[in-house]
Amino acid sequence: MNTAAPWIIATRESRLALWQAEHVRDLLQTLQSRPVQLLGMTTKGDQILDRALSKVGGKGLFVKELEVALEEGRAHLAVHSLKDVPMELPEGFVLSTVMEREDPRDAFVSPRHARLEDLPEGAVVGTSSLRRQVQIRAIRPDLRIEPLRGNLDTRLRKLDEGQYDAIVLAAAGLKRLGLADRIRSVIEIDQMLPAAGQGALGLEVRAVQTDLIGQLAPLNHAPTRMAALAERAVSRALGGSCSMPLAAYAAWQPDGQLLLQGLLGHPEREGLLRAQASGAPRTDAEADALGQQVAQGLISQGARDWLATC
Ligand SMILES: NCc1[nH]cc(CCC(=O)O)c1CC(=O)O
Repeated sequence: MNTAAPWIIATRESRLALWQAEHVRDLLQTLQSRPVQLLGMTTKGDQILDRALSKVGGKGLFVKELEVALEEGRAHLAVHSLKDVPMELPEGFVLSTVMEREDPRDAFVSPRHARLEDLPEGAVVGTSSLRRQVQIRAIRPDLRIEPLRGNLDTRLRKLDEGQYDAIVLAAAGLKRLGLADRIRSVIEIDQMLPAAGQGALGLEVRAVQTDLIGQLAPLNHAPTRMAALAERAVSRALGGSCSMPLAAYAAWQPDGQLLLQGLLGHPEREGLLRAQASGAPRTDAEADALGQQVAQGLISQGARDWLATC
């Protein structure tokens, strides 16, 4: 019998969060001998559903309670969708692990239409993401975009009830929950650049947990880590937690270069700013530097003025 105290994973309780935490639990159990348990918890981000995240304090709302559980020793690690993790972690916390990325793209979901381009004029599309809104507007300025919050099941239910003609969701979440058949089409990267970290899981621990960090090392996927850290650095360099219509996506090319693209929209004005850079980062610091280059590219086109309104 194994009598060692278990490692405890703090997780939100949405179906997607639980799937992700269980996935990490199962992997961690194969890597070491201590048992692993989940501690489910509700965050502010799960409770406040009537307002856009950008209006109530942004991404931190999904992780704060989990960090408090780590701080108080009620749990040892938190499993997050990396996309939901704020750009700056609080003092004493580290992103120990970035796991291999699922499909990073956004998915078009609709009962009657196959693609964004096929929607009738003036159709209603549900999304509360500023990043998705500005890119949808660039493709189809005629569409009506309406807010849509809640976990994946809630969003799909609202679509099925007829409140929207279509919605846009991350392909990764739908695939993880066995809902890939709801995807009518994936939206290609050049049409809709993903959010920093989309499709990747990030594990957060307190920096003092060196034993645990060592045991998690095999779960780290270096190519995804470099890509995701470069993406996150774009956002951090532009002001981090300020909610903005920003996209950042990095992909390894056949020639061994990591190509990082950044895109910034404006909440009211038309047009999108785009910048890109490539390199071959091997360390967190090098990935960060690549992200800063792209942020500089956006800033040199006036990104600071665009951000002033947010
Ligand atoms: N903002 C919520 C959220 N956070 C992570 C995912 C999907 C899974 C992922 O990107 O890893 C989603 C749902 C969505 O955007 O459709």
